[in-house]
Amino acid sequence: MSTAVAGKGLEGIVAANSGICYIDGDAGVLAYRGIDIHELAENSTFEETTYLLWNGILPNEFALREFQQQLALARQLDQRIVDLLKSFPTSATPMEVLRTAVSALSFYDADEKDNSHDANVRKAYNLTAQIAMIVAIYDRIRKGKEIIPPDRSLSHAGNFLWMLNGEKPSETATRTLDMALVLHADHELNASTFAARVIAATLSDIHSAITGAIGALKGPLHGGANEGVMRLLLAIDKAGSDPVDYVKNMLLAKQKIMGFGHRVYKTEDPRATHLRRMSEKLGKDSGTPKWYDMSRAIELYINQDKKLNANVDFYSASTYQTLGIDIDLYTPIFALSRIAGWAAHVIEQLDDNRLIRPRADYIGPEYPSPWIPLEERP
Ligand SMILES: CC(=O)SCCNC(=O)CCNC(=O)[C@H](O)C(C)(C)COP(=O)(O)OP(=O)(O)OC[C@H]1O[C@@H](n2cnc3c(N)ncnc32)[C@H](O)[C@@H]1OP(=O)(O)O
Ligand SMILES: O=C([O-])CC(=O)C(=O)O
Repeated sequence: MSTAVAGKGLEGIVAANSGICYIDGDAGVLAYRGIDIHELAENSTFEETTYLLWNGILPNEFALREFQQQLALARQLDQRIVDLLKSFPTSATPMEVLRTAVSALSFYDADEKDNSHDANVRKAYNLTAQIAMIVAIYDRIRKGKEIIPPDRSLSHAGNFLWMLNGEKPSETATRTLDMALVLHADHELNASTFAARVIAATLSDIHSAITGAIGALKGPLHGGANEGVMRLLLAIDKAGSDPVDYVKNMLLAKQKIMGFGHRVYKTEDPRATHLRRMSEKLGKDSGTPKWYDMSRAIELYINQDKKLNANVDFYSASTYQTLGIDIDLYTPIFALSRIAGWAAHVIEQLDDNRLIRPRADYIGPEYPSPWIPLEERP
């Protein structure tokens, strides 16, 4: 082939023009539609951030109210999806369930055959509301608890906690989760978003694109890492080991430490700055600083010894743990935020579409190789 071959994992390859998310990995800068993530984390809600991602500008008061209402009104799940969730084995992980249920949502979407911009915006509202509902409802079903109907007066974060726990969430829990959702909402051409764009570019439907994205997010090198972090903290705790000694041994055994390293950031992931702060504060306020303290000890060691920084997944683990959320819901929570970014990217892709179809540099057996009759093969 005459064209240059991209490095393994497409490192450094620019594969699309996009007006959604800006990252400077050397400076540790992340911005949605030009607005710095630090400002959004401190001042915005998930709803406002989603409006920004989908519309390119911050909403005024009226537009925000209308947007919040529309998202709340979209909190409806066809009974056949609820029945489907009930039919799954309780051993199914919430990410597997989410992947399969989101695929099935397309059966009951009135606009499914319509792949226009406006129809996809409508589907984006529905998917955003439904993903959170699916995660909460499945968790209730697998625990044998009654399903809690949505509360349309609550925010996306507040309603999720309400449907999950069946209790009105505290201000602190709602604000913590809301900020985590703002931080996770988009991240340029990460693996799951790229997967979604590849699927959308074939002119397939948005449900297929989001189903594919969920499958990609589930992997431990991507969104699944937050669950891996908590499992590591629990293993260290159970073994009664010193956290630094434990990870030292893991590194000696050439094992990766979940929640560290990033393809793009060569300095601190700006999202980790907020999650670290949240984890520390929640730990202190709840009288359970253990998970933060262990995380911080590991971080300082890995920073120094491996020159690796914590990514978004590292402190989200101790944050969610302190909020009392089950470990296998951590990656689904990532999804119930990242749907905002996935939808923005699918719609942007379709607004100026071309099939995404790169080439491979062939390294297989020599061409032409002979076809050998069956009876003559060794
Ligand atoms: C939301 C997100 O998706 S954020 C990322 C979540 N994923 C994780 O936290 C999983 C752990 N981290 C990793 O596996 C990687 O850092 C990734 C997948 C995030 C980035 O991968 P890549 O850019 O391909 O980097 P790669 O895996 O090649 O790592 C480069 C070097 O750093 C080392 N390294 C990178 N991350 C880690 C880690 N977490 N622990 C130990 N060593 C690591 C690698 O072993 C490799 O070392 P080598 O050059 O001596 O072989
Ligand atoms: O950008 C990436 O490769 C992974 C990431 O941090 C994200 O998806 O939030």
